[in-house]
Amino acid sequence: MTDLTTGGASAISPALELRGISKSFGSVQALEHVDFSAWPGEIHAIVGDNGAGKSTMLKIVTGIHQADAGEIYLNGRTVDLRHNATTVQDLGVAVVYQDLALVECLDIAQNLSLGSLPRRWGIVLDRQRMARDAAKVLSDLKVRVGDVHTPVGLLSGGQRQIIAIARAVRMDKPLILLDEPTAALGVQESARVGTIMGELRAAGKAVVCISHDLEFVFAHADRITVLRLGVSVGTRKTADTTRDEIVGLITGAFPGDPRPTRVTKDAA
Ligand SMILES: Nc1ncnc2c1ncn2[C@@H]1O[C@H](COP(=O)(O)OP(=O)(O)OP(=O)(O)O)[C@@H](O)[C@H]1O
Repeated sequence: MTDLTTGGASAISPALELRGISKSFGSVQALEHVDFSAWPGEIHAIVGDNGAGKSTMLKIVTGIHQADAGEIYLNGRTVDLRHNATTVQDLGVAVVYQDLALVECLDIAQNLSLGSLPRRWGIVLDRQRMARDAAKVLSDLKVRVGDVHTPVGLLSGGQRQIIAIARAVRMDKPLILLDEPTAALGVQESARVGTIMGELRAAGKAVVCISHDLEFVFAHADRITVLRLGVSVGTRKTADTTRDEIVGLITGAFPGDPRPTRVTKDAA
């Protein structure tokens, strides 16, 4: 069982640590002094209402947005706040965005191999190997989506979601970031994603999962961090909290809520 007093197994530093991250868009303070850590061997959920700052936080980690202030550490190493999304894989991070970023006109096998296609002079060399690899990845994950030559554009939303997650798993990075991984999924598929996350945790990876789905979060996360109007209002071990407490933190309906309204620069 993961040691959650330190957050994770016997690791000496978190897979991801944010210290005092702030970000504004014009007058909107999207994040304000956010601290966060996710440890190897941990599933850490980030929850919060619409506009709480969850996606902004993720995009700062992946370099899509630059923080105005604060520090980011990946596996104990400081990360330049200006790093950009093309380097995030090199930093040991696999990410599945809410909009999935699959290439619709490519088939399942090609999408699973994106970024690592065996090529020469821009020409994909070994399609059979790619198809075999893809079939193995999906079979290892017990994902059934039919023929790996099916164009992704023909798949359902749920099937695409699973392919995007499978691609992140295939990258074999120490930190996996998932933005609403069950948004398009039915009950069985959600459970499958939960199982895959559990397997990643067992392999010593840190899994950070943004989700609105509290049932899913309570079923699979080790810890839960709540963002409210750009502020991290609390982190709880799942085993030690209740749905009511988390909903209270999300909505601000708890004593001592530090963020009754969002701060704007004009008001600050
Ligand atoms: N590119 C942007 N330009 C201007 N404002 C932005 C931008 N991105 C986010 N915001 C604002 O920052 C705040 C936080 O948004 P963010 O998308 O991070 O929240 P979220 O918790 O991910 O919400 P949701 O659950 O709806 O996706 C919101 O007020 C949002 O309108």
